[in-house]
Amino acid sequence: MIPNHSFSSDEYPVNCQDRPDKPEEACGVFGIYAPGEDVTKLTYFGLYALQHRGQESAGIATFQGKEVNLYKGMGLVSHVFNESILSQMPGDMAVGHTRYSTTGSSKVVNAQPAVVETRLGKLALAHNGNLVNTTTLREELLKRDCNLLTTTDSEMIAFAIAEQVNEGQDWLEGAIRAFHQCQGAFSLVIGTPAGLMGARDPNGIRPLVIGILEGSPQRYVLASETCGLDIIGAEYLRDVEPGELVWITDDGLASFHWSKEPQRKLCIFEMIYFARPDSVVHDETLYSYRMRLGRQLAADSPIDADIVIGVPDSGIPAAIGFSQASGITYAEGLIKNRYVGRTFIQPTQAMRESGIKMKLNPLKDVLAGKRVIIIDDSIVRGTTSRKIVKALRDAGATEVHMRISSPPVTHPCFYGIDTDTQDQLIAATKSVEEIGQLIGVDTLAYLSIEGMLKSTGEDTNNFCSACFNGDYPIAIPETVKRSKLILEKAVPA
Ligand SMILES: O=P(O)(O)OC[C@H]1O[C@H](OP(=O)(O)OP(=O)(O)O)[C@H](O)[C@@H]1O
Ligand SMILES: NC(=O)CC[C@H](N)C(=O)O
Ligand code: SF4
Ligand SMILES: [Mg+2]
Repeated sequence: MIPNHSFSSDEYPVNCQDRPDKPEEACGVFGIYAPGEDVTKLTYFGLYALQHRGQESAGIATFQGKEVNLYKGMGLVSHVFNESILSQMPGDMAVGHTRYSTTGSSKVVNAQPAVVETRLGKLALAHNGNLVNTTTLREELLKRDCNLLTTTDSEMIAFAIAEQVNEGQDWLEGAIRAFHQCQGAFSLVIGTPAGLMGARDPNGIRPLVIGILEGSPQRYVLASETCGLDIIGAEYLRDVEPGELVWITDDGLASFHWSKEPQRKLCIFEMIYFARPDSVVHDETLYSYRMRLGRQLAADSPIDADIVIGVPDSGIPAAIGFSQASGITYAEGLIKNRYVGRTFIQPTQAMRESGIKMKLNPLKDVLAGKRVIIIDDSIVRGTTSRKIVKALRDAGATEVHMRISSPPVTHPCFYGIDTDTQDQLIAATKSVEEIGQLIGVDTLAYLSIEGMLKSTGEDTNNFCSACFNGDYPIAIPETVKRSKLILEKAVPA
């Protein structure tokens, strides 16, 4: 048997300065309750489908009664696990995680699931999101002699639950009391010897879905996105609701609405970029939603040109929608090297300068002599766009018109997406015209907030869109704000 807390390496060889110039990912969480099935392998595949949500570390905890087998390491799911490791982790239930760190550095000790001992046995917790009250929560836990081992907000949630359980609460009441101490975004999958828990914060910022595996009795799966269900052949049942806790045991699935004031504030960035296009949200794939964004963009900001191209991968659905609505031919103008990892660091300055060629190579004979409309889902720092525009011109494009299928990103995220500080966001300090000049396009237009929200077909109040308008649905303490917002930084404390 492999020991608990087996680590494959000590530290991820990438520091914060080396992080890519783009919106980074949220984490992926997965859980399965399926006695008699190979839950370990199923979790591995679930995490494989959720790899895009976090590439820093991966981990799986399996439960066999009160015994917990934990294995986690730095890197991609396929690097961390192999057949031999998985075969040494039997269980009836499992919890898995792919991480992109937001609170607590990118070290193996901070990798998840976080496993904590209680009087009722161990719990294993996987968290997607970010708490905004970590300073006070940490102080409170330390005051009560909590033996925090890591610097993550996720471990604090695990300890807060353990504390309640050790004071006499059962798993459910202990978890609910702990959730009330947490402010911020949390979609959680928690394994315990008594059953599997799934929970979302009262605003439902990050997604979490429930699936069913065929067979009798019914077996349940929890995953950040439906693509995590599809890969193992599980059927989508429904979302875990904001402020809901689901409790999965031999008796089936029980639901508890633990928050008095739940509201729907799903992260709109999940819809436009983070989640996989084949994941289903509000009864349709995000591919369809993103195509609609492109159609809306064509209606709002038309321009005459010879071809429409998308920036692979995330800009493609909107480019197809733009082409359909405008009648301008869709073409592939950039080919992506699918083997370049998202966190790949180029070793020399020259390679970094031409970085875009590592990932995207222009098709000269498609582009030469053409007036090109290029569509992307977002501009964050603007570095990617500038390189792409230069590459298109070098390839012979006579005009380059950029259309973005979301509004300008003006504010950082505090809820589990590690966007830069506000001063790094190009649209926080520059007008659309200035951005157009900086990235070197003939024209630039963004989709409006109304266009982005209206295209969801849902009540437009049902989303967090704070990175586009600064309207944060969960209050952020002043000190936390000052760490990322330039406007607040300028105001004396
Ligand atoms: O900060 P910026 O330089 O403005 O970058 C923004 C770009 O980064 C992201 O794509 P990514 O490179 O992650 O690739 P993907 O679309 O394949 O996910 C995003 O979709 C934009 O295309
Ligand atoms: N991106 C996330 O969801 C991160 C989860 C958690 N805050 C961590 O840093 O581990
Ligand atoms: S601030 Fe932006 S990225 Fe963060 S949760 Fe809200 S919409 Fe999503
Ligand atoms: Mg992209």
